[in-house]
Amino acid sequence: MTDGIIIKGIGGFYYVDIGHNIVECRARGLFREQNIEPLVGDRVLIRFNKEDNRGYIEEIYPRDTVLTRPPISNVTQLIIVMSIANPKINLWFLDRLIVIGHDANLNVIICINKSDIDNEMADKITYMYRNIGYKTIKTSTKTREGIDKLNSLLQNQISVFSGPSGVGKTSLLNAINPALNLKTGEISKKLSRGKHTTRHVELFKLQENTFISDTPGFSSLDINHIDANKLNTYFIDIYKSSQKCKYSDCLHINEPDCFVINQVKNNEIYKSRYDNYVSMLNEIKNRRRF
Ligand SMILES: Nc1nc2c(ncn2[C@@H]2O[C@H](COP(=O)(O)OP(=O)(O)OP(=O)(O)O)[C@@H](O)[C@H]2O)c(=O)[nH]1
Ligand SMILES: [Zn+2]
Repeated sequence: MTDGIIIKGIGGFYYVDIGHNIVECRARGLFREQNIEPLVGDRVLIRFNKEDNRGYIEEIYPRDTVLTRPPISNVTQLIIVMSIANPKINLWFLDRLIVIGHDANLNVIICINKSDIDNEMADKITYMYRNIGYKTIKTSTKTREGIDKLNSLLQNQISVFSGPSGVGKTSLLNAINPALNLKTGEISKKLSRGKHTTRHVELFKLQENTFISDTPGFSSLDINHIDANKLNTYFIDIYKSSQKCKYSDCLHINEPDCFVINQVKNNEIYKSRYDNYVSMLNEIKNRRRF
């Protein structure tokens, strides 16, 4: 019996990384009876035959996190990638992914890519999000600025990259590990669910205990399941100030003595952050009416 981690699953076969090699496994019938489907990312106990490197999954250890799109468990970290230009930075998209990352219980890291195009602008955004409280790095796959730093932030984590199309997610993965040799434009294609394409996700091992998903996460940008009081806590800058609002259930719209609104007026909270908060809150409230 050996412990391992499922890095790929295709047609009822699960490929389990046990450190020095990868074992092709089937799940024990027991799982099917219990309606449990092994997921990529699962830590498992396997029994296998050394001769042919095949075996069975005997046990699935408790999952820390579960993502549904792509279906993958035990992800620890979300790397949100935005580019400074082509496509130009989209703070609405960024703030939304931050919220989704917090809601999925992931450590959030922000990567501002294509710094080679406009370094000053990249500095500005990096400063802004560091100031809010996020680990933010400036990268370029052309000059390799920040690539080693990004690589070091991936150590001992299972990371998923996310961000708009064309910001350089694939290029960054390749810059970190050229052996991956992913074709640019390839990872987004994996998410398009054509009739004939079987969508599957795979974990790439960078080092022992260090994996990255080959498929970007959260392409739907869905916040439907988040409630209004939670949203408040996912904007860490707003949440910090909300401790000083008069009402503990203040949503910072038009309540009296709202410290958050005060901080926005004093430029202590970025206007774009507040605006994106309000727009997401309205979306959530409107949903409630139906
Ligand atoms: N100037 C510049 N261009 C970059 C950089 N990183 C990537 N690119 C270019 O941006 C384009 C898109 O890069 P991809 O890596 O395919 O972007 P992606 O985020 O994976 O895109 P999707 O697969 O559509 O989600 C390519 O033409 C890259 O060469 C960078 O740091 N600087
Ligand atoms: Zn308030």
